Amino acid sequence: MDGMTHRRGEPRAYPARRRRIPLRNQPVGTVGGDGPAELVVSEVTVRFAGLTALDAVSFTVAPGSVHALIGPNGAGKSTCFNVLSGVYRATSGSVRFGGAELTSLRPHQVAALGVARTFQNIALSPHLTVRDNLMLGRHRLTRAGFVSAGLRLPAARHEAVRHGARVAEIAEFAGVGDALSIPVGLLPYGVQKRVELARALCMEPRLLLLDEPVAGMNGGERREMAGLIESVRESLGISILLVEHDMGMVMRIADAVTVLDFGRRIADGPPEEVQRDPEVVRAYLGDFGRPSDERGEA
Ligand SMILES: Nc1ncnc2c1ncn2[C@@H]1O[C@H](COP(=O)(O)OP(=O)(O)OP(=O)(O)O)[C@@H](O)[C@H]1O
Repeated sequence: MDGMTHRRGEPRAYPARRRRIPLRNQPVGTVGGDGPAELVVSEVTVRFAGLTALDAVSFTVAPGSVHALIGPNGAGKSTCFNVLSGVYRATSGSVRFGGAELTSLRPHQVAALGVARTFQNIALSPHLTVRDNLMLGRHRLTRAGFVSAGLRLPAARHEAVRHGARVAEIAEFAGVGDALSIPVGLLPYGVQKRVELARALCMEPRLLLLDEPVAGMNGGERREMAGLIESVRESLGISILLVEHDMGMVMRIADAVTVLDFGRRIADGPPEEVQRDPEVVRAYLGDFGRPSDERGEA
């Protein structure tokens, strides 16, 4: 939990100024081929010793859509994310993304195919500036070798300038353009979370995996983040799979929702259908009808 300070309810030290600038997709290098691709999860099972954390789970994330993976505590959401990002091996089943099978790949290989992930707890370097954290996100797209970069050869310098310009563009898009020179640890929690999303965008991904992007945020910060996620889909056409407990946000921004309970998929479809599904209502004991603060979601 590097540099994570939850300052719920405190006034902002940093203004939430966001310009919805249109971002051109992938102008300086790219990873994992062209444009968004379908993510197809088929019959994925994960067993830990005697426990079945995922039981033949299937769902498809359509290209350019926001897809939510929800379910009560212990339902298997994090396990699923860990399989998709190469951290866990599935016991059986398949995950295909743009023609590639992900289940046998390691995390850096999955990332190289254009799958970027953010974490529940902020995983930024708090002492580095926003700019430096974002430049680290572009590492995979950097062509200049270690030696030419170290010797500051013209090609390496030119490349660094181009990446710096793209970083500034993405920071502006994410509403953190004014904070480029500020060490991340000094920024309010909600802004740090947007820096984290910006860093994932710096990889020029085709699919973003967002793990509880608004957890621990106040109402204003949640709205900011929801707006940013919608902008990512609209401006960049990047597919987004998110795990989230804030049902209000999920129902507002998701195009499709997959619901897990005890490792099984119990519903899958458009949000308005899923929230009426009797098995989903039973799993959540009617949580959909209650305001988020009663569910302990700030
Ligand atoms: N590495 C592991 N070893 C053993 N059991 C695990 C491991 N990871 C997860 N589990 C178990 O698998 C089940 C699913 O856990 P998981 O963390 O995927 O659920 P979740 O839906 O993400 O829950 P939460 O919303 O609380 O984060 C739980 O019973 C959990 O204890």
